[in-house]
Amino acid sequence: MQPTFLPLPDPNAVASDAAARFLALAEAAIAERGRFVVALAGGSTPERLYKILATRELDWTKILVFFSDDRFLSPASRFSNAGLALRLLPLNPKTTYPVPAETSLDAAECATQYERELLAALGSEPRFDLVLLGMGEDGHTASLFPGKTALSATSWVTHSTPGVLPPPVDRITFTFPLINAARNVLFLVTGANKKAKVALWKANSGSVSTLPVLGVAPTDGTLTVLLDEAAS
Ligand SMILES: O=C(O)[C@H](O)[C@@H](O)[C@H](O)[C@H](O)COP(=O)(O)O
Repeated sequence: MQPTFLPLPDPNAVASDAAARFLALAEAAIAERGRFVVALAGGSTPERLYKILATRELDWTKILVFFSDDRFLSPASRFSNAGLALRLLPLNPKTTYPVPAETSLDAAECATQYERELLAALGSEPRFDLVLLGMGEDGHTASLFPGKTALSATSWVTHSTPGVLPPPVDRITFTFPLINAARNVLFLVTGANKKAKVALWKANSGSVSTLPVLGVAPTDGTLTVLLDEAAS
């Protein structure tokens, strides 16, 4: 599935568009299957999205919330993606699954444990209704970084090392097989520092190893990339 790139004026427009899509998909999934299974992301654009979603009518008891990646840190950390979502959204604790950093010895164990929780909640062929993602300046997505072994992981969840990105802690991340099984994948990409990689992505130029976003290709789902003007 080739991505649909949608240029929008600015980060606020990206967040508003993403919120409208989130609401529509949630409504449809709850009507059809009784629940909405979503993976949230980290970063600055999701923050705007979460602030909008917090003002909308959503039945969070029917929304299963996972995280497409996170740091091996407690949600209390300001660098935790789960922490950000928990601070901004009225999430239901019973249907929210932060990575279990506090009960794991290291990121590898945390990834294994997270996969176990995910399979227990979603069954042996996990399929997200919506996976939210961002893209880093180096073309990484979730915590799938250029040149790292996590790019070829065949498990549903794995761990990875970001290299020099702050803070320099290990990460837990969805793998391509899990992302690509989703019904819908939605990227939020903003900022001029992303422009060069977006151009390569649009041209489908390079390899997954050098430009990890190229590895996102849902088998039977939609792939939409919302871009602000600076990134597109
Ligand atoms: O930071 C994270 O939690 C994610 O690992 C990462 O993949 C992020 O989505 C991109 O780096 C884009 O982040 P921004 O949208 O903040 O630029």
